[in-house]
Amino acid sequence: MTTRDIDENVRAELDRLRGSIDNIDAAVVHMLAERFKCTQQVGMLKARHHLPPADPAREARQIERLRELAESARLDPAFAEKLLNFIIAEVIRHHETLAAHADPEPGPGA
Ligand SMILES: O=C(O)C(=O)C[C@]1(C(=O)O)C=C[C@@H](O)C=C1
Repeated sequence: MTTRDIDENVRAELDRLRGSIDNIDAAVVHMLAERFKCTQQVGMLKARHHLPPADPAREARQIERLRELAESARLDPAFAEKLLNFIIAEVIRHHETLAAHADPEPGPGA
């Protein structure tokens, strides 16, 4: 095997792995987009009914669950927790914006 052959094999392996990484990154973007579509609706519901943007008890349950999932998937639970906190902080920011622009007097059944 020549040096040129090795380089081609390494290049092919790198390209194959990067193809999978690109697919995974695309899936992450699509999943996050779906999650934000749901949280947008939660934010509108909370704003309409004057519920607080953040729910620390719910967050504690989510973090506990995600840490367990991460452990069984051999992902660093601290990383999983940081990622969830990062996403939730953005969601709460969106909720606060929605609450600031919410109709102050929603009609019956709103
Ligand atoms: O479940 C809610 O109440 C939400 O507003 C969604 C969400 C989340 O992104 O998962 C965001 C903020 C809350 O503190 C808890 C959870």
